[in-house]
Order: sequence, then structure tokens, then C-alpha cells
Amino acid sequence: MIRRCLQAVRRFIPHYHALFQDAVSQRGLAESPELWCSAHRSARGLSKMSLWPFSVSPRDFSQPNTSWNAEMQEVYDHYNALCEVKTEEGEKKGPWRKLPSYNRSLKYATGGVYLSKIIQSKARLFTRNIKEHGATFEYVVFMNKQEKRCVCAFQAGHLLEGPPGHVHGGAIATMIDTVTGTLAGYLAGPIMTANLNINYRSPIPLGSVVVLHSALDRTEGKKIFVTCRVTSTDESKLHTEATALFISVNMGHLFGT
Ligand SMILES: CCCCCCCC(=O)SCCNC(=O)CCNC(=O)[C@H](O)C(C)(C)COP(=O)(O)OP(=O)(O)OC[C@H]1O[C@@H](n2cnc3c(N)ncnc32)[C@H](O)[C@@H]1OP(=O)(O)O
Repeated sequence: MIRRCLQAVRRFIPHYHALFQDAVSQRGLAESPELWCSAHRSARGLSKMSLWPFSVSPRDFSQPNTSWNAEMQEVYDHYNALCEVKTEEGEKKGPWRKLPSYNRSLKYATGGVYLSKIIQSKARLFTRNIKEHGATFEYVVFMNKQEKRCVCAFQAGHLLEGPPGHVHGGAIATMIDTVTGTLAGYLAGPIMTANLNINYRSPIPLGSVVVLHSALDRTEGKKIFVTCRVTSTDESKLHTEATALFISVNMGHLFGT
């Protein structure tokens, strides 16, 4: 039984691999969870057909959980409501879209076949590597493709302390890189951060909720310029401002081929 199963898997591997390679070359998958996810989805259909043994449903880390405070939930509810607008013909898609967030996009993009040989099996996305809810980065990104911008509700956990009682500047930079990078990747495919310029205007208290507003500034050939503002949820207080430059890359740049 086990041998038969392994034979089926081996027969299937080239097909699966080719499918993923196609997805990579056609759509250009970088660190955009959106794109990785769609490759995973297209591959998953096939995996079901052939009883692919390594296919699992990834956990979406940006779903509400018990660590979220009321303010975090409020921002989530606000943008989530904009994902579907009510019309006379019934509900249809709104201008916003909630992006899923996984702790290891590469694994789920490939079914753990091809890239797991290159990336160590224990690798995890920096912002999603603590299992305890609410301890570090609690965040959810909503994308508005039409307006080429996104927002992120971020609740900063107690393990992100920098100055006493406040969030570490590196943790803020991490969130800015993540959100601006998600926007750039969503709009342009595979990218890498070339430059991140940050002005810290006012400290962010630990445990508080802030919103990152990120927008495409312009593109120039391979260069994607993105802005980011970190504010209180009512936008009355500016915490941080940043500009970021991303460069479009191909997969060979990441894997040295
Ligand atoms: C799910 C979460 C998403 C999170 C997204 C997070 C993304 C990341 O954090 S990536 C990790 C951090 N970044 C890195 O490690 C990148 C390391 N650097 C590199 O790999 C390369 O230098 C890279 C890709 C940035 C640029 O590649 P390179 O081959 O040098 O590009 P190149 O073709 O020479 O330059 C393209 C243009 O960009 C410009 N450019 C390149 N780097 C920079 C820079 N640092 N500053 C300003 N301009 C730059 C060049 O001058 C050139 O401009 P022009 O076309 O006008 O002449």
C-alpha cells in the first residue's frame, strides 16, 4: 500500500513541479502572499486528483483571535465590511480585499516539494513565527487594487518592546517593510526591498493598535516607489512616516540560478 502510494507520488512529481514552474514564470511569484497563494490553489486542485500526500490547508494568521482588543477588531470589521458591497442585485465584491497571511508562504506555494530542498524546512516568516496569539505581530492587510494602496491594522504585542512600554523601532520597520512589500509585490510580482527610509515621529505604546497606510507612489522601469504612514486608528496621531523602494526581480535572483 505504502509502496503504491510512493509510486503514485513519484509519477506525479514532474507534473506538479512543471505546474509550479509555469506559475512562477508566468505570474512571477515573489514574497507576495497573494501570488504564492494562487499558485498553491492552482496546484491544490491537481493534488486532490492524485491524492497528493503533502498538501495541507494553510492556517491564515490574519483571522481575528482572542488576543485582539476591541480597537483591532473594530478596524478589521470596518475594512472587512468594505470587501463586500450590497447592491440591489445582492452582494458583490467591494473595492477592498482581505489578504490571507501564512507563516511560510514558500511551503504552501509548492506543496513542500521543490523549494523545500532549497529553503530549510524550519524556515518561517519573521512576522509569523511565534505561536502565542498576541505576543508579537498581530496584523491584517486589506488591499485596494484599484487605488493601488493598502491598509494594515497592527496590534503590537508585549515581546516587541524597545523603549520601556513602547514598540521597538526595528519591529516598526519590519511592519513597514512587510506592508509596503506586500503592496509592491501585489502590484508588480516578485520584488525585493532596495531602500527603506523611516522617520519615527512619535512612539507607539506596546499593546496598542495602529494603522499602516501604504500607497504606490510611482514606478520607473524595475523600480517601485511606495509610501507608508503609521497612524493611530482615528488617524489623529502620526507615529511614523516612510518611503520604500522595491526592485522587480526574477526567481533566479532569489535562488542564485
Ligand atoms: C509577505 C511579506 C512581504 C515582505 C516583503 C519584504 C521584502 C524584503 O524584506 S526583501 C529583503 C531585504 N532586501 C534585500 O535583501 C535586497 C538585497 N539587494 C538586492 O538583492 C539587490 O541589490 C536589489 C534586488 C535590491 C537590486 O538589484 P540590482 O541587480 O542591484 O538592481 P539593478 O538592476 O542594478 O538596479 C535597478 C535600479 O534600481 C536602482 N537601485 C538598486 N538598489 C538601489 C538602492 N539601494 N537605492 C536606490 N536605488 C537602487 C539602481 O540604481 C537602478 O536604477 P536605474 O534603473 O535608474 O539605473
